[in-house]
Amino acid sequence: MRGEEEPGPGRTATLCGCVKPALERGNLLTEPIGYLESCFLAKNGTPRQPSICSHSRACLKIRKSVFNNPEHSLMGLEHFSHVWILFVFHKNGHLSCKAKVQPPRLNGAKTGVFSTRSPHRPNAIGLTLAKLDKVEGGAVYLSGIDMIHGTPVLDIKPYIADYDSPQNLIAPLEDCESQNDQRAPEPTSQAGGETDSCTRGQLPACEDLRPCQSTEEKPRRPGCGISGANLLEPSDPARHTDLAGSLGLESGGDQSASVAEAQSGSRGLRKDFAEDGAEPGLRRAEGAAFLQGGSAEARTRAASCPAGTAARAPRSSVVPAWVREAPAATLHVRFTPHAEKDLAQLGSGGEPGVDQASFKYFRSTKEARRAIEAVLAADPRSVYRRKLCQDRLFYFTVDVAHVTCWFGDGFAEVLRVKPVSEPVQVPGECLWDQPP
Ligand SMILES: C[S@@+](CC[C@H](N)C(=O)[O-])C[C@H]1O[C@@H](n2cnc3c(N)ncnc32)[C@H](O)[C@@H]1O
Repeated sequence: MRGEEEPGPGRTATLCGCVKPALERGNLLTEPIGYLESCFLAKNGTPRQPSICSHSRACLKIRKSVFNNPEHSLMGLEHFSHVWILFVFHKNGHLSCKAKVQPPRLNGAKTGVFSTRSPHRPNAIGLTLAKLDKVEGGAVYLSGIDMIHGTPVLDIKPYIADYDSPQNLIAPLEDCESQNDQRAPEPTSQAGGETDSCTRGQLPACEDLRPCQSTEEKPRRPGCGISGANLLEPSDPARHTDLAGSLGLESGGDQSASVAEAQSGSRGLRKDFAEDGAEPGLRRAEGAAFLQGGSAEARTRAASCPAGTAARAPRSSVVPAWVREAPAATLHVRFTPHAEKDLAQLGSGGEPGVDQASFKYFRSTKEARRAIEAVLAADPRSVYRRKLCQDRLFYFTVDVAHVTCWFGDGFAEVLRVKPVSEPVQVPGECLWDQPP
């Protein structure tokens, strides 16, 4: 990723004389598979995590320079409901060398960069779990995103709860034994409220092979394949925001290089995909032991844990309490009559009675309104701005809407919604990108 290479045995010189960084050394010359077309044009107002705004949409076209036939690379992906997107925080300006950052939830306090989801990290790599709306030719259509327009995407991987969610892993043998010893263990999360609502005292993990109540399979939604219970419904952003809040997810654009995001990775999504050829229990047991940093011996023991001994053990992920402490309460969002009129006009493209005409990503004015509400309800302001520029105007752009608003005690009020080409200019605005 970095320009300069250190001399060393791991490099190979090509015919043209240039030096290839070696994979063995962990050096990688990345080639974006595509550049994201996103409904968010700038960092300001872009949600801090993808779960904040389910109506946020993006499209990624795989570049022909990467694959001659981009559609071949996406074959089979349509069977998944969610995907991991690996991307570059290309608007960071520079690579960060700060070992400690200040997540908004810590209100100015510092913590190690690797304990956060800060965009400001040594390799500027982002990781977002997005909903896969559709695959069309060589393009994927996503929703529930937190990346800005033009973001270079490095990779797409399917989200597979069996591998990606601790709730679906099998406990190694040691855990089985200790869980059997402790019929009523303490909650594992400091903050409590984990999605795993299984009463472990009643269902010792190693004695009961049934899945925990909280992750019980629900009928699949047609063409979706994901259990309905844990889906964040696009049609209900309020519930979405509630869920996001209860899971410790937060929203908002990151304005300051020193202000970072932190968040637990677990969203409690449940999936029941078949494993690719391997015996499911064995595969999960291996994964569990590995995740625990287990030894080869532990892995073998876990893998050979007989039926009834190594069962699907509902395991909560653990996050520090601060991750779930909201930096500010969820805000009430309201529109002035003027803003209501603006939005209706924008949706109609100026033609009375017409909806959706002007939006590129939103399907209706209602969706646009919900997206604006979701962004603002989670308070997208930086800590600095929240503390020191309380009564100043705040702007952000979503789809073709340039939104002007202000924040009061417990609320955000949308003042204007203008087409992006006509941003509202207000003199004396607070430069919240610059620290005091
Ligand atoms: C806190 S990061 C989290 C991203 C990802 N979910 C993760 O955990 O790695 C999300 C914020 O990064 C910023 N951002 C999004 N795309 C970016 C880009 N291409 N370059 C720089 N910053 C970006 C936005 O301000 C957004 O609110």
